[in-house]
Parts: sequence; C-alpha cells; structure tokens
Amino acid sequence: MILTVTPNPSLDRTYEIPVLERGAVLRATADRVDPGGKGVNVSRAVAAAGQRTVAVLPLGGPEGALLARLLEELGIEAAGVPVAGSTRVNISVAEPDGTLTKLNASGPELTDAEAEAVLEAVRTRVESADWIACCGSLPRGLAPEWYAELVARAHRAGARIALDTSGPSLTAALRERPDVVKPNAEELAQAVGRPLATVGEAVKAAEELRGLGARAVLASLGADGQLLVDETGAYFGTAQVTAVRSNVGAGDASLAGFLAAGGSGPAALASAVAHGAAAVQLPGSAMPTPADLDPSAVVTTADIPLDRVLKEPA
Ligand SMILES: Nc1ncnc2c1ncn2[C@@H]1O[C@H](COP(=O)(O)OP(=O)(O)O)[C@@H](O)[C@H]1O
Ligand SMILES: O=P(O)(O)OC[C@H]1O[C@](O)(COP(=O)(O)O)[C@@H](O)[C@@H]1O
Repeated sequence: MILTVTPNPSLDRTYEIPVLERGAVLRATADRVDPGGKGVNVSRAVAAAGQRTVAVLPLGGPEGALLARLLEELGIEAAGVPVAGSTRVNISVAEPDGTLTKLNASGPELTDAEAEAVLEAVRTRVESADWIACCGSLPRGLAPEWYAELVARAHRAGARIALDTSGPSLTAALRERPDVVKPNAEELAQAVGRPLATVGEAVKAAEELRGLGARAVLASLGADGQLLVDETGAYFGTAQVTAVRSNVGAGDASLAGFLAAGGSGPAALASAVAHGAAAVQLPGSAMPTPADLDPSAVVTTADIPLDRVLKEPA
C-alpha cells in the first residue's frame, strides 16, 4: 500500500478562457474541479495504476466536504483529519495556446493539536505502508521541521519515505535521510542555491542533496526529462511527447509511477518518465491510467548527456 500525506490539500478549479486579460471580466468557456494537492494527486495516480493507496489529509469546511466526496467518487480511501479552517481552493486558468496561470491559496492555519492529529493518522497506518509519500507545501501553523519529524517517526516505525516539498521544509527534512526526494528543476536549484543550466549541473545538484542526507534523488526536469541519482549511480530518462495539454500534477504522476514500480532503480525511473509524459498529454490535473502510458516512448540511460543545455533552465 502507498500512503500519501498532503498537509495542505486543495480543490483544484480550472477555468478555460480564450485569453487572460488583466482587469477585464472574463467568461470561462469550460471549467472543472479536481481533488488536489500533491499527495492527493499521487494517490489518484497510484489508484489509476491499480494499486492500493490511502490519502491522509486535513479536511475542513464545505470545501473539505466536497474534496472528501470527490475522492470517494474516485474510489480513493481517504483518512481525513477534521480541522476547523476550510480546505483551500486553488485556481488554474488555461489558455488555448497551453499557457497556464496558477493561483494557489495559503490554506487554513492548523493548530498544534490538528498538526499532531495528522501525524497520528499516519502513525496508525504506517505498518501497512510500503511507501509513505509526503507531498506539497506546509499550511500555516506547521513548523518547517514538520516533515523532518514525520520522516523521523516513520523511519523509526520501519517505513520508507518519499518526500516532495521545497524550501526550508525540504532542507530541514534532508538530515532525517528520506529514501527519495523529488524536486523539480526550480526546487533543485533553490535547494543548492544556484541556477542550473545543463543536465550535468542538475546531476551535481542532486549529488549535493544526497550529501545533505537524501538517499536517492528523483529530479524532474520538465520537458528535459528526469534524473535518478542514488547509491548505485546516476540515470537519465526522457520520453517523446507529441502535444503538451497541461503540466499540472505531472510531477505528482511521475512520483506515483516511480513508487508504483518499486521506488528504486532505472525501471522505476522509466515508470516515472512514462507517467510524467502521459500526464502532460491529459487535461487539467487528470492522472494517467495504464492505457495512457507508452513505455516504448521512454529511453533511460546511465550514459548521461552532461553537457545538454536544459530547455527550461532553472
Ligand atoms: N513540456 C513537457 N514535455 C514533455 N514532458 C514533460 C513536460 N513537462 C513535464 N513533462 C514530464 O513530466 C515530468 C514532471 O514535470 P515537472 O514539470 O518536472 O514536475 P513538477 O510538476 O513537479 O513541476 C517531467 O520530468 C517530464 O517527464
Ligand atoms: O502544495 P502546493 O505547493 O501549494 O501545491 C498545490 C498544487 O499542486 C498540485 O498538486 C499540482 O502540482 P504542480 O503545481 O506541481 O503541477 C495541485 O493539485 C495543487 O493545487
């Protein structure tokens, strides 16, 4: 079972509009609402892959009730922790040329007791979890060390941890030796405090995160593919994509693919790349099912193109 933890989940509302004009009244041509937050998306993708998952998340207010209902409709088991504040709504505005503008709310402030209740919900399920994926930003009220505490407690209980977060909460958790961290290029650059222009610079940065405590680093580099750096070496994976429709949640789909394929080594990297490539070809934050995957479009290699200039430097 893959347990996910999303301390700051969301309802993701996507509006499609012809063009985004500041200061104007804009009419949407279509809109949709998806259950969101990075761990929730990982659970959606793991469930779509046909594997068992439980999503631990604080839920509050009418938005929290709707999020719970949407997860139920998808058949995803949610371990909801009731909180006083309302679950946030994040807005994405999608234009026909593929430009996506995102507005993420800060979400409710959690009390110390609510934050502890989330950790407790994890503790009671840790024994049945093959992996615990801890994902996304921390809501107000949680100290930057909250993920570090979660990693430490889960490790003491014998679980493996995948961590997808950024900034101080990533840095603080590294010393507790998470089994895999999944930064995107921007988060990787931020973590090492310098820009990344080539695949080789990204490999160096990932090695630095290992030096700081991460056992393995799965770095997603947007259109440039993905890197896995672990104790056996470094591997690079790419996949051909014909048309990008929405990259919302592509990193979450990748992490789900990685964990669903065992969570280590080049075969798991190939699964991560296949899931990322499939996710960007689907609308909104839709997560790929096995029918959407094209493993034949994926190439992985230990012969890393170190000098390759990143299309999206970070
Ligand atoms: N423009 C793109 N073209 C092809 N693949 C993409 C593109 N954007 C994302 N992907 C795939 O999805 C993965 C995750 O996307 P990325 O943007 O790196 O993560 P995140 O969503 O965490 O920011 C990439 O490593 C890649 O496999
Ligand atoms: O926790 P954060 O960093 O605010 O991000 C939350 C948002 O990220 C998502 O999980 C999507 O991930 P990406 O923005 O990385 O594509 C949305 O479902 C959610 O609205």
